[in-house]
Parts: sequence; structure tokens; C-alpha cells
Amino acid sequence: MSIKSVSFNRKTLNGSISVPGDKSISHRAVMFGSLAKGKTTITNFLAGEDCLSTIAAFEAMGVKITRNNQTVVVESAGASELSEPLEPINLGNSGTTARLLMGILSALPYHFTLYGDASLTKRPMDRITNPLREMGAKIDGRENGRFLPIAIRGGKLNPVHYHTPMKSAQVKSGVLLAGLLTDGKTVVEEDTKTRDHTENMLKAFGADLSVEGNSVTVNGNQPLTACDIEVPGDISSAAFFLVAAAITPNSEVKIENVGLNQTRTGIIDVLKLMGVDITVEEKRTIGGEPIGDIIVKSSKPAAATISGDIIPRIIDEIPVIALLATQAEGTTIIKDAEELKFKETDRIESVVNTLQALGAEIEATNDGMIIQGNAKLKGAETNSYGDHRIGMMIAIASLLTEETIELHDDKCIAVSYPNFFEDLDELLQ
Ligand SMILES: O=C(O)C1=C[C@@H](OP(=O)(O)O)[C@@H](O)[C@H](O)C1
Ligand SMILES: C=C(OP(=O)(O)O)C(=O)O
Repeated sequence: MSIKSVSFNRKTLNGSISVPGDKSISHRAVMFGSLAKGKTTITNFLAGEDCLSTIAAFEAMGVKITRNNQTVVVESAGASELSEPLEPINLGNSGTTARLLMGILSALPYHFTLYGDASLTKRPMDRITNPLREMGAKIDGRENGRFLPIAIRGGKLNPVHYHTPMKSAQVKSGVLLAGLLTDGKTVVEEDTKTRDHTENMLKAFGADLSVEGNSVTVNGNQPLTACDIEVPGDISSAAFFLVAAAITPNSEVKIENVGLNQTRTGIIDVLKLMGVDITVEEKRTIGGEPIGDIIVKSSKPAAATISGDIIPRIIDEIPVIALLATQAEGTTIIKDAEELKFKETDRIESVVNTLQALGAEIEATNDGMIIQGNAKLKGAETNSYGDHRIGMMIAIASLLTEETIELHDDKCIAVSYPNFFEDLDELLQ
């Protein structure tokens, strides 16, 4: 396992960069391009390990996919022409690939075996096997299909009206994709709106899909038509630099062409709520997704209580928001975020343990954390535990410490941000 010593003499960030393409949108573009008939060209694709796992899965089913850096071309004869993979499919570290793919595979007339890395093997899959079984899917796996490896005997399903108990876009999307390949109308209702890239992009591919409030209806077995997708910059990746600029003196950064979909912009609302100097310039809409530039200047943040409907809109940004809170005036409380326990690590535990090791006063609660501000962070030996977002949080924390931070397992950052350290270096002055 690789160890990186993170220590920067330069501790001010200045300038503008574009972050890599959005991970959620990149996954979906490959999946829907593979289900559609024709040629889909994806530009600004995120060539992170998670999205490469999605490409490999569809290649194993006979789809022709070529990649030249950030441009991916998917050529498919449509969902009915996919073939049975001869080998088990490796999902790597990617929860999104696992949950969405399970929806698709359950409705195809083949046998599939799915497995993942050590982290994914511990993450719950019953949240998606349960609704798929309600549709008639034949799924088995460890602990009755709760964990990978999982085997699916795909086939004809029945449509479902599913009220999801989870605040999870992956569950919503997995059920909708099974419904897309099933005769009749499938409806998914959620109490709190989660990211809606599946809905937006399926419409762009010509699916018969409608959204009313928090309820999505897909009319199944209508063919998709290939369409080109330009992927916006990933706001979840931008978040690390937005916080870095806010907490380091004399900084000003501009992150260009970031996706500003309402279901993802909770980080902007949190930064505003905490008094950070932030400006958003919306520019245009690509494939139904607004994009724009975000500018953040050094600030003195104030503590906040963060809970309720905003949580799914910041779910992947909570590690770096917790770091921000260590520098705020007052006590920050994050609540209603039990979903953090089911990520690449239990992110309540990994965030709290890591920030404590770095000298912060922070405690875990059942559904979040309580963070004292004005912390003087110090160097320490840390571990990402294979979680890319914990690795990047630690790297940004090192801008606040005089001493070096040893980061064990920095390589996992490539899951969502292969050039993270190069981009950070470009902004550092
Ligand atoms: O649908 C997606 O692309 C994602 C949904 C979220 O997961 P959950 O659906 O488990 O909340 C998020 O954490 C993940 O990074 C990507
Ligand atoms: C939770 C994440 O991804 P996934 O669920 O796709 O592994 C993430 O990127 O923070």
C-alpha cells in the first residue's frame, strides 16, 4: 500500500481550474448509451476507476466502447442485443455501478455474477435486491443477497410502485432501470429528493418518463435512442478546492464549468450558510444539466446546524464540510446523515477518527457528528482506509498544519479524481 507525505510549503490557493467530469453522470452516460441503439459520444467523461468499472461491465456484455482520454464512444445495438458475460463482473469500488447495474441485469435474460473490492463487499445491497425481488427478480448472494458476491438469474419482471425508505439515488435509479426494461409503468416515490441525473438523462435518450414532485414514472420497454452527452465538472470534486480556498488565507479560486443541478448544489448552500465568500455564475445548460463557475475567497466561516432535506444534496461532501467546520467560529452539528455509514467507509467513523487524530474536537453521533470550531490542526499518521473522499479531505487538511501528514493509501483517490494532486498543485501559490 502506498504512503504519501502530504505537506505543502505553499498554503494559499489562487487561480482557476476545471475539475474532472461528474462521476454520477459519467456512469449513467455509459449505461444508457449501452442500452440505446446507435452511437453515443460522451465528452469530458470522468476516467476515474469507478467509471472504468462501468465501461468494463458493458464491454463484457458485448458493447463496443472506445475511450480516448476523456472522450468515450459507445456503440450498441440496444438492450435486447446485449450478450451474456462469460466471466464474473468486477465492480471494483463502485457502489453506483453495483446498484444501477443490478437493476438492469435483473431484467435481461442471462445469468450474471457480480463481485467487488473489499470495501464494496461490505456495503449493503439488500436496499436494491429487496425492491428488485418485489418485481420478480431472481437474486442470490451472501447473507441472502445482502452482500456481494451476488448472482442474478435475469428475466422478465413485473412493474412496481415502490416507495423507497432510503434517501438513495442509487436505489431509485436501480428500480427505474429495471422498470425501463419491463412492460408497464414502474413508479418510484421518495420522501426526500435525491440526485435526479437518471431522470434527466433517460429523457434525453428518449425514454417515456415523467416526474411529479418526488415521484418518477417510467413506461417500460420503450427503446432508447443514442444521444451525445457532454459531462459537466463534478461539484463533489470541486468541493475540496472550494473549502480549501475558504479556510486558507489570501486565497481566491475559480472552478469552471461545474454541474449546478439543484439536487447536487447543497455544498454551495452550506458554504453560504456558514458565511463563506462564494459567487456562482451560471452559464448554460448541457443535456438538461445547468453548469457554471464557482468562485470562493478566504473567509472566516461560522458554525451551522446542517440537517434534513439538504443531506442528500451534500452526502458526498460531508467529509470536507466537517473539515471546514473545524475552522468555523462555534459548534457545527450535522444530523440526519445515517447514510454516511454505507459509503466506501463508515464516513461518520472515518471522518471523526481522522479529524480527531489531526487535533480537532469532534464527536460521532448516531446520524452525524458534532464539530467544535477554531481547531489548530497538527500533523499525524493517517489512513484513507481506501476511501477517496477521506484521502482528499486529509490532503486539504494538510494546508492547515505546520507538520507533515502521512497519508496511507492515497492511491484510492483515483476512484473519482485521478489528477487531484496535480490540480491542487496548480492552485497552490
Ligand atoms: O446515484 C449516484 O450516482 C450516487 C448516489 C449517492 O449514493 P446513494 O444513492 O447511496 O446515496 C452518492 O453517494 C454516490 O456517490 C453517487
Ligand atoms: C459514495 C460514493 O460512491 P459510490 O457509492 O458510487 O461508491 C462516493 O463517490 O463518495
